[in-house]
Amino acid sequence: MESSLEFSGSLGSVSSLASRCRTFKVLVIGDSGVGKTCLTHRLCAGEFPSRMEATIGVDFRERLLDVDGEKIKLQLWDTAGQERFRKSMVQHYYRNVHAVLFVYDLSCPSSFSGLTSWLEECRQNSVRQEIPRFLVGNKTDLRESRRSDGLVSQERALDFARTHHMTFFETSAKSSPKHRSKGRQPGGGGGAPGQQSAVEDVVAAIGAKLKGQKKPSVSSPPAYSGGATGLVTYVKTNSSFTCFNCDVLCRSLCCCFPG
Ligand SMILES: Nc1nc2c(ncn2[C@@H]2O[C@H](COP(=O)(O)OP(=O)(O)OP(=O)(O)O)[C@@H](O)[C@H]2O)c(=O)[nH]1
Repeated sequence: MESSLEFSGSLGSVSSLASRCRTFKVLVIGDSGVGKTCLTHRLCAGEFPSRMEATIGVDFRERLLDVDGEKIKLQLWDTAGQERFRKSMVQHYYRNVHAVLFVYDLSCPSSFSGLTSWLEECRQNSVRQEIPRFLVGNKTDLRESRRSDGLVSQERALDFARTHHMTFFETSAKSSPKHRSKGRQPGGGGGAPGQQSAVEDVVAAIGAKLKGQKKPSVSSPPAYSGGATGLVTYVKTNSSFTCFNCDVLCRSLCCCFPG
């Protein structure tokens, strides 16, 4: 599959493509420190970031993909794992979501146990069963240097993925795998045990799954509808604003942006 890389900052080219390609909102959730920011950065910018800070609220990255000749845009919502940085905005993260990426750190079993509370948050925010779910065990590069009893086994994770109808991957945001697997579909299939995936395989699987979906709602921002009372909500993140009137990445280009 041919694909193109797009930095989240290059809005000029993204906005010119917005009218031509379908946009899918992909929510990335998981405990703090599992590598959500590194993973989304690698997925969108093609590299492991050199410096990391905890995400405050939500940050956005975009990736343009060519799936069987159709251009689609993945809008990755990298949410804060720390409760104190999520607060009351959580319900907005889940609005109009097209796919959910659950991330855990395979060298940190508590982050795997924590997946049940992320599932519960999805349930509370009415994420429907038909919304595609992906399970990503990150930091496979640490597998060789750690004792196996301190790691989340692939079997255990695969079992969880099957139970919750998720496509399962093990990958590393930091380094590329020696032996690649294309992920495991819910109910089995996929690569041989012990193999891991490249982050490219994860993004390709998300794109392929979403392409088959009906037209999403966020191909371009709708006109302002907040009214004089100013119902538009903005969230300041590390680098951007999100307008919950449009429910799309908009920053200062947004038709709703004040001033
Ligand atoms: N070895 C290794 N370290 C990683 C990998 N991915 C992320 N890290 C490290 O894990 C730490 C946390 O990464 P983040 O991407 O900030 O984690 P996060 O899930 O976004 O954390 P919050 O923003 O607090 O929710 C950083 O020190 C990263 O360098 C990986 O694949 N391998």
